Amino acid sequence: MIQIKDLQYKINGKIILEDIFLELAEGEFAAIIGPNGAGKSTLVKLILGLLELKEGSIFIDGVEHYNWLKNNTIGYLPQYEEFDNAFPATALDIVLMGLAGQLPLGTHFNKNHKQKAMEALEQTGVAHLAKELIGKLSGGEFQRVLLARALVSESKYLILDEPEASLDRPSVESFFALLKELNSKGKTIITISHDLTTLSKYCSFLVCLNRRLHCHNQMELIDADVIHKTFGDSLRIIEKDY
Ligand SMILES: Nc1ncnc2c1ncn2[C@@H]1O[C@H](COP(=O)(O)OP(=O)(O)OP(=O)(O)O)[C@@H](O)[C@H]1O
Repeated sequence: MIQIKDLQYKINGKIILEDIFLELAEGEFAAIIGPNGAGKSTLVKLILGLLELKEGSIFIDGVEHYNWLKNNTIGYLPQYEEFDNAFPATALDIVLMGLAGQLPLGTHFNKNHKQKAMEALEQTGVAHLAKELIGKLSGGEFQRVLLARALVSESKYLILDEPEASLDRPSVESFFALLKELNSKGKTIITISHDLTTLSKYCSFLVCLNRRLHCHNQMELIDADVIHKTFGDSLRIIEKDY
């Protein structure tokens, strides 16, 4: 379980997040939505320990999150991953990077690490591309390689920041179907997304954020009014496709 209590976050005195109280149970497939600049990425970076928490608290499985993160990892797919196409790394190399934190200093990846990386590539359906250079992969294939990198550490939590950003419509559907399958096998997932149609189909829990939380509840309990409050007038159409 992830519990956030009374979290505030400021950058150079500007309030980015305020009064955040949130509880996310194990096994949820949660989505964070909100307009650009709402603080979504900031919130997940605070959970991941990538930004320093100064006000409020975050507990993971009942343990203060910095302490939890000393012994555990959270799989993370960041918003944009800029890779030089000419960089001579294979898909397998990229996935192995997800195990770098487990590698004692001065040692190399062994057979066991490579086996784990191959299993992660199998999970995301791109094991056949393991030896391909990343420059030869399509956007959708590369996104699945990055998902494999987020999965390889076998953490129980997975956080994704707009995973659909570089995918076409069929790829978004198959990517979310894959996430749903991982979720049904026990992975607790938090994804930031702007794709309300897809979220309403796959996610179980919705967090509406615009500096403050406007809602955090089971997907079916959220009504259009709350979503409009979160987005203001910038949102015109909400499609639901249960
Ligand atoms: N390093 C920084 N320095 C100054 N301001 C920042 C910094 N990082 C984020 N911000 C500001 O914090 C606010 C929240 O940013 P954040 O990236 O969390 O929003 P977001 O909801 O993820 O947006 P988007 O949907 O556009 O990705 C924005 O106003 C942004 O400009």
